[in-house]
Order: sequence, then structure tokens, then C-alpha cells
Amino acid sequence: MTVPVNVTVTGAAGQIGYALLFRVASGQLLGPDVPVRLRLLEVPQAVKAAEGTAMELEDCAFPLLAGIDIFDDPTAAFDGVNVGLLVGARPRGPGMERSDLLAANGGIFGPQGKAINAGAADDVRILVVGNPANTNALIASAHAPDVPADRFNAMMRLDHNRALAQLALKAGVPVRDVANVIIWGNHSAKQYPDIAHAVVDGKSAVDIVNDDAWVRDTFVPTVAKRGAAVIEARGLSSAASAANAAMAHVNDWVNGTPEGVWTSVAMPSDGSYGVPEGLVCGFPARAKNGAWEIVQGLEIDAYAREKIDVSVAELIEERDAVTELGLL
Ligand SMILES: NC(=O)C1=CN([C@@H]2O[C@H](COP(=O)(O)OP(=O)(O)OC[C@H]3O[C@@H](n4cnc5c(N)ncnc54)[C@H](O)[C@@H]3O)[C@@H](O)[C@H]2O)C=CC1
Ligand SMILES: O=C([O-])CC(=O)C(=O)O
Repeated sequence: MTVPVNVTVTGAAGQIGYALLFRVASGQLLGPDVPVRLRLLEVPQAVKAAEGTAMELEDCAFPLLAGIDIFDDPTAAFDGVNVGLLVGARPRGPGMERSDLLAANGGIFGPQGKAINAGAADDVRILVVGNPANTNALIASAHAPDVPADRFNAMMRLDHNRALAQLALKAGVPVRDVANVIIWGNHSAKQYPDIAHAVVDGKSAVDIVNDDAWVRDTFVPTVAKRGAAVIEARGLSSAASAANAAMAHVNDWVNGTPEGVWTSVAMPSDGSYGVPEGLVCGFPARAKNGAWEIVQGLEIDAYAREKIDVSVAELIEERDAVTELGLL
């Protein structure tokens, strides 16, 4: 029997946790032959609720689920972690921007970074979902100096999927015929959803859509503000779609992206596309042999440059703000 992969999920009793854990336990995160051991982290007052979820997980009798442990201490929860899904954090409510959560949530990710540094397996991969995700990933990575920074990602995949869906609707094709959108920058309203290199049915999406005004005035704001629109409609932030995106992100990271296709990943910049080194920024990326590579050499026109720079400036502001708060 293959050794189970340790998957640590924080915020296990939350709404994303509930949408995520059953899929992880069923084998959809890593593959149908890979047993998983779940290590759930919650705050003490939510441990009982996490225990309830664990009972339900047991009741599913998933053949790949090798065990479930529940913790309220990050050091124990991250001991031996191979894959960490850092979901646990406060969500925003109506009228808030994700950056309003910096002070409330930033403090969670330093101690978790330290715990990852202390106990993670050599192949650890961490995906930060809790908002503001990019800067939280920066904080966690800064507290884990022994773990390569590129093992810390933040999630842009939900924005990426939203962009694919909106483009497919506009083009009147199934989503499977659309590929290679890009979400640049921050997971915030200032992200830049870019279709300049996207394809619809193998042809240029820009040519198929043939409507710059729609792209700039409808597509970009619809994708960038979709999280707020869901909160407005549901009274709660996106949960199942966020869990779905986290599953896809990690599955691609570990098993590779399909040939000819890229996705959007927030990872520490290596200076590509003029993004200052170290900022956890959304880029187009392909995964091969368990590691992401930023897609290089894409042409960036003046409009895109401006939009990317605005989003990067916000990432710099957030980095400065958490530095000021003593969190970095
Ligand atoms: N990156 C993305 O695309 C998305 C990010 N999010 C973010 O994900 C986060 C979680 O969202 P929901 O599950 O809807 O929230 P929720 O409030 O339903 O659940 C959050 C859970 O985290 C737990 N938690 C809080 N502090 C913790 C800590 N220090 N350690 C472990 N657990 C802790 C809470 O007890 C709670 O059970 C929010 O910050 C939300 O904004 C949500 C959707 C998409
Ligand atoms: O908008 C929010 O606060 C939750 C989130 O990150 C998203 O749905 O993209």
C-alpha cells in the first residue's frame, strides 16, 4: 500500500472546508490511487464542529481516506505535511474589500508559516486560500525560511475559472473549448483578467469576441468583482467554487497541466514581466514534474501593462502594510 499523503486543511469547520474535505478524501485532490491522511486545524471553539465533519467523512467510507486527526495547534497540524490548504481565515462581508481583512487575518499566517518550517515534509506544497491570499502567502513564506519560497502559492484559480466561464458564455461555446486566459496580479478587485492570449476553439479569443468595449467594460469588471457579486447574492462568500478551484490548483501542481494549456497561479515573482521579485503575484503558469513554470515571452500591450502595474502596486501596498503591522 502506498504511504498516505498528509493533507493539512485549516479552517476545516468553515464553509469552504465543508465543500473541500469530502472531495479531498475521495481522491480528487491527488488522484484515484493516492491515499490521503487528513490533518484538520481549527481554532479551539470550532474543534467540535470539525469533529462533526470528521464523523461524516468516516461515514462516507472513502477507500482512500487513511485517517483524520484534528488539532487546534498549528505545530501539530503541520507536522509531516505534504500538502497544506490554508483556508482558515475570516471571510469578508458585504461592502468590504479583501484587503480590509489584512489586520484580522495576517496574524494567522506567521505562526502557521513557522509551524510549516518546523515540521513540513521535504516535498511540501502550500496553497493559501484565506484572504487576502497573496499577502497571507507572503507572510507564511517569510516565516518558513527553510522551505523554498516557490512552495507557497496563493489561489488565483477561482478568478481563472470565472474568466473561462464568462468568455465561454460570450462566445457561445462550452467552457471546455476555452483556454489560456490569464489573471495577473492580486486576488482582489484590482486583478487583471486578460484574454489577449486566450483561445476559443483553437482560435484567438480576441478575434472571436471582436468587441474591445465588452472586454474592458464588462468582462474585466465582472470577473474581478465576481466575489463581491456572490456575497451580495448569497449573503456569504463563494465556497463550493473556491473549494473546486483549490482542488484543481493542487491537482495540476502535483500531476501537471494538460499539454498546451496554462492556468493562473499566484507565486513568488522571479522578476518575470517586470513584477518585483518576491511579491506573490498572479502569473500564467504551467506545471511540470511537480513544479510551476511561469509562461514566458507573452506580449504585453500598453493597456495590459497599465492594468498589471496597478495590481502590482496594490501588492506592494499590502506588503508595506503588513510590514508596518509587524507581520512580515
Ligand atoms: N482565494 C480565493 O479565491 C478565495 C478565498 N476565500 C477566503 O477563504 C477564507 C475562508 O472562507 P470560508 O470558509 O467561507 O470562511 P468561514 O468563516 O466559513 O470559515 C473559516 C474557518 O476558519 C477557521 N479559522 C479562523 N482562524 C483560524 C486559524 N487561525 N486556524 C485555523 N482555522 C481558523 C474558523 O474557525 C472557520 O471555521 C476567507 O478568508 C475567504 O475570504 C473565499 C473564497 C475564495
Ligand atoms: O470575494 C471574497 O471575499 C471571497 C473571494 O475571495 C472570492 O470569491 O473570490
